[in-house]
Amino acid sequence: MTPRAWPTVAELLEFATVVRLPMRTRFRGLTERETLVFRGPAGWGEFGAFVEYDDDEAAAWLAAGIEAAYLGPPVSVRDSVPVNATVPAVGADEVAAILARYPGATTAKVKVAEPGQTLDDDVARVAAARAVMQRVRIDANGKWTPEEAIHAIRAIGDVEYVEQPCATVSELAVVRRAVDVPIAADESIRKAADPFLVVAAEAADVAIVKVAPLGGMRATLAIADAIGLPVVVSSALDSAVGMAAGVAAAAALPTLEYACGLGTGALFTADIAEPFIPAGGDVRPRWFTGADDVDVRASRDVEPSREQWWRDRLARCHALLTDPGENGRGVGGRNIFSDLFQ
Ligand SMILES: O=C(O)CCC(=O)C1=CC=C[C@@H](O)[C@@H]1C(=O)O
Ligand SMILES: [Mg+2]
Repeated sequence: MTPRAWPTVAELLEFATVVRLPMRTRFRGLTERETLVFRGPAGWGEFGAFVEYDDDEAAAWLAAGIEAAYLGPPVSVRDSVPVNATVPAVGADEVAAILARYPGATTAKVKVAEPGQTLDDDVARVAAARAVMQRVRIDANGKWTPEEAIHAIRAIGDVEYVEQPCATVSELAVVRRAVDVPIAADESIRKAADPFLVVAAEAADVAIVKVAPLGGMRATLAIADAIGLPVVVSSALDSAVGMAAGVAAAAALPTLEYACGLGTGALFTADIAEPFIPAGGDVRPRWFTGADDVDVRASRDVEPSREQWWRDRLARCHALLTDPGENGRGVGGRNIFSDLFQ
């Protein structure tokens, strides 16, 4: 690929729009997803770092958006990607209706360890998912102590894997040694300065990889190649634009053993582009290139102050990516694009 010119902040801002997508069910504490999209020569890209992330962390998300809009997707090796249904921390009686939004999916990922809820709530929610799905995996988002995790995993019973039972890599390793079910690392890869620590500590059997926090599709593929664990590509609650990059990365992986967490389009009541809704349990790679492929009318109104907040954040993250500083702080230091940009 001939190197492209690295975009200026003015170029990015010229085509940037902030959108706010309404969610069906509260997820990750959110009832709306605010994010920014822009268009470049290779199509649409998304910059949607969660609002509480600082600039050092958010810069990787901008790198992912720039890659999408200026380089486009990597070469795919498959034309469909199996996805899991994503079950927020709802009551057990709501689970079947949520699963029905993932036609053909045979795996459910069920959120557990929600603050304010009990282990009985988790057991009941997982049982409701098991009644419908062939396989259930659970995600605790690091909320358990090792003791709580070991107790809860035994109470919940057979699952495909447990995603991020505890917060730290060493705690994951403790839990992994104590239980029979596989352990998957999400935050320990997504928020880690060194995503390979989980391997060195023998803390996980599966790696959850997310394109935006890892700095793009190519960075995700490089980590997947180097980490030596089976990977599950998952969304970062992206709009359909960011989801296209997740699906493209999953479609480019040489091997894919597990269903991916790329069905979260079903959590929104409206999206700015044709959503990736599973059919027969799979989503298919698609890329949004045309101006008309994205329709921001699906967004709720965004106040001018929020629009400005995102634009300012984009400019700061762009500066970090462009000039990562003498110690390589931020993602610029990971040299994620090697020679793809001038
Ligand atoms: O993995 C899935 O099924 C969907 C993606 C998903 O669960 C998440 C997306 C974004 C933020 C996270 O809190 C959450 C996760 O922890 O995996
Ligand atoms: Mg997770």
